[in-house]
Amino acid sequence: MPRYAQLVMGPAGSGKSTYCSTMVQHSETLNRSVQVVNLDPAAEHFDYPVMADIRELIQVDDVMEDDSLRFGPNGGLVFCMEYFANNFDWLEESLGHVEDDYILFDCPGQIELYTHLPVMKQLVEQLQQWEFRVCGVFLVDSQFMVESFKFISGVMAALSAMVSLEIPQVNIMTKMDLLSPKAKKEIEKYLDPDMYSMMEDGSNTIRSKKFKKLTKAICGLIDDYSIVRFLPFDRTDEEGINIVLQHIDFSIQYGEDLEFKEPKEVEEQPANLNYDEIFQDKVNS
Ligand SMILES: Nc1nc2c(ncn2[C@@H]2O[C@H](COP(=O)(O)OP(=O)(O)OP(=O)(O)O)[C@@H](O)[C@H]2O)c(=O)[nH]1
Ligand SMILES: [Mg+2]
Repeated sequence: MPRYAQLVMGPAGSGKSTYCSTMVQHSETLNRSVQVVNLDPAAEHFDYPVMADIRELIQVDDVMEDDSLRFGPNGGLVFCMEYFANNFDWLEESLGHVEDDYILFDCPGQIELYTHLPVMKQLVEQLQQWEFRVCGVFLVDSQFMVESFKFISGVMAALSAMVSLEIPQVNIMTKMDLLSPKAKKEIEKYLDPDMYSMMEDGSNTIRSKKFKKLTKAICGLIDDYSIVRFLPFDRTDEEGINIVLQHIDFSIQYGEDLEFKEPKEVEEQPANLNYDEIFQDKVNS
């Protein structure tokens, strides 16, 4: 039986931990069991019950206080994650093995983890060996996405995670509830963006001709291949949360192996049915 995982990633403060606790609560209402693993060795608080916590293995504070290492907060975090990658047996033991597990991994916010460091990729490969189907969930704060040039950097961050991890990825704009009605309207165009026209919008903010050309080329690439799309996430909107969950479930084929429901029997129709006539009858009646 496969197991299922969401790797919840995104820049610092983008709402990863909040997303995890919202998903746990939402899943409870659906009668689904979803567990969370905290993978942030610097985490101070989160309000979901954890099934495993990386801080039991290693903590950033301890690394920073170590006289022989002398790391700052970011170097310390990278050290912790590398240590974690060398000790995956800790994770294996903490996860146990329950059929049909569905686990959210709340990751740290350092962006370098998703751009060039190998640890997330190693984690994905390890999870896949343990029969997990893994979906990347990349969160970006909608507050920072209301201008074209910021949107492009958000897209690039999401894209770099997609390219380095090589797993299905769902990109999400968080904190939609904080947007004013005007900003909400404005952001709609970013949810299904026409990157070319966006480039025209942003022409005032990018002054250098050379960079305009580069940005245009990037926008064209993203648009032509439809590679990055965002779903809105408003933690107060159950319907919206459900749509996000459905996208993720679909990408890892969650539910495919669950019980199969017989389709309702349809009354047999005469073979030479004239649909135009039936339609016309309906319209007339
Ligand atoms: N209103 C609102 N606030 C949110 C939402 N998501 C997150 N926040 C707030 O944003 C702040 C950061 O949220 P976190 O969930 O801790 O973000 P994070 O990505 O886990 O942060 P790091 O782990 O530090 O990278 C907190 O104050 C949250 O309450 C949201 O959907 N709506
Ligand atoms: Mg967090």
